[in-house]
Amino acid sequence: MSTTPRRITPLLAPSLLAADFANLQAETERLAGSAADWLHCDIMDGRFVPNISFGIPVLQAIHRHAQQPLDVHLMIEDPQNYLEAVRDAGAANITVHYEACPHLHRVIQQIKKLGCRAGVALNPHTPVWVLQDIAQDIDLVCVMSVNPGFGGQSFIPHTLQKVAELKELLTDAGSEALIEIDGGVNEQNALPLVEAGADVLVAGSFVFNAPDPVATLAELRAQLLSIIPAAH
Ligand SMILES: O=C(CO)[C@@H](O)[C@H](O)COP(=O)(O)O
Repeated sequence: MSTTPRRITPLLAPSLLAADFANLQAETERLAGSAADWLHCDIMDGRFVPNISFGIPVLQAIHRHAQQPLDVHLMIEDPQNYLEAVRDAGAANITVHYEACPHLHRVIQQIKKLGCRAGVALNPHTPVWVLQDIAQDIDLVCVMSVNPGFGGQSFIPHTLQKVAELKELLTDAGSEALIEIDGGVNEQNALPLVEAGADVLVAGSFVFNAPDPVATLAELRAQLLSIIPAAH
């Protein structure tokens, strides 16, 4: 395994699924200048997952008020039909589910052609080795640490081992893909996740249910910086 130092300080991506949907402009604007690196936007179709969140017009509205890049997680069937619209609505990253894409390689190429970072999400039961033959083509892997569809669930502990396995797979494949963790992330599991290899932490209820989401993000950032070597 390579001994290359970690490339970046871990990124923080608050998930707007846990924000106040009646005040999305204010919720988005108050994160400007915060420790949030990306804004995570969950699009659900009620088919791939048993919930419906919001769609492309809402994404467009968020983009109008967002300072950070939009990290869009498509929890939908047939994502290939919506990629261009999602890009046009302001997505910087588009993540599709491995389980929703029989022609994953083609979908990844489509996302990259649109000028977006291409991500693949894995449900908790999907092993990391399914990415073996596509590791070099992807920019991001979103490891679901809860069953997708709902915020506020408990972190599945096995995810830690999965992150370490994925890190090894990506390193061995010479892939620069970022590892993103999504679901049940909080101040207790953030450090172990980063130590296992996570590059991006998505956090919904931990951030938005806190009395001061901006301060919570700053505290999380400070906690993570404590383990990043100075020469990094
Ligand atoms: O994709 C999802 C849920 O399906 C996530 O992005 C959640 O929004 C994370 O929320 P918390 O588990 O942090 O509350």
